[in-house]
Amino acid sequence: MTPTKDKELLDQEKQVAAQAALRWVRDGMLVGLGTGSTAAHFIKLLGQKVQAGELRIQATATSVASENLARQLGIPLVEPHRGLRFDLTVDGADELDPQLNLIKGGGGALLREKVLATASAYMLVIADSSKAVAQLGQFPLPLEVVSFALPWVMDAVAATGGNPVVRMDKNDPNKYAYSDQGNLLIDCHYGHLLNPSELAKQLKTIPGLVEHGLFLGLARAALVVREGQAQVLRAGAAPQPATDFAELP
Ligand SMILES: O=C(CO)[C@H](O)[C@H](O)COP(=O)(O)O
Repeated sequence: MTPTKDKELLDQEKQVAAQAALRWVRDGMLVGLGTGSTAAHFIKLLGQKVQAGELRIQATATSVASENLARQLGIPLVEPHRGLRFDLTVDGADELDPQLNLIKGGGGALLREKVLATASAYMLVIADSSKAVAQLGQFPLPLEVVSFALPWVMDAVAATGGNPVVRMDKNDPNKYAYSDQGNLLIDCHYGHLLNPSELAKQLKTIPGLVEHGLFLGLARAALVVREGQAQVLRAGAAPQPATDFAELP
């Protein structure tokens, strides 16, 4: 299979997962909108339902890109405010393990993604088949870091075995990449993560490290596409066909 074909197939899988996720959305819900190519498919499909008058929902987005897309599609947006809680957040992932622990932040939106996932009654992950792994860590773990603190955060992360690399701008390899919050992004190459929760605790003690991309115990379910079919994964349970899945938030 050529890399282009591979990418096309994975993109089809992302669309299938996004389509299946619409079954989780109910009239009147407050929905958190994720970031990345899979989340963008979901936002477009949701926008079609809203435009057709088939769904009345309100949403908040995890990035400027997703917010702009939602606005273009006429999805009513809610600004962050005290007491705001989401019925459902639908987001992609860079890796997910059988316990539904995640690595996120490949698109640089990990901070807002974690804020919304934590403020949600139900986080649903949507992913192509390449994202499901037996153990997290092949995908470099993203961190969001305050610019001033960068050298010390690099030292501290290196001491945890993370082999940190500062992320560069996709369009200009001589410039750093910045998050929507104006922070820097670091990608850490740990290899397989034997103890993600211990690592998460260590990372949280580093001053200037705003957030890490380990999402542990946040996802309630994941829709992962295998052989063209969306399957529902729940922590430690056997996969179910998405069409048979009855539990909704
Ligand atoms: O965490 C993310 C962005 O910060 C994305 O959810 C993750 O990178 C997956 O992206 P894609 O759906 O394009 O594969």
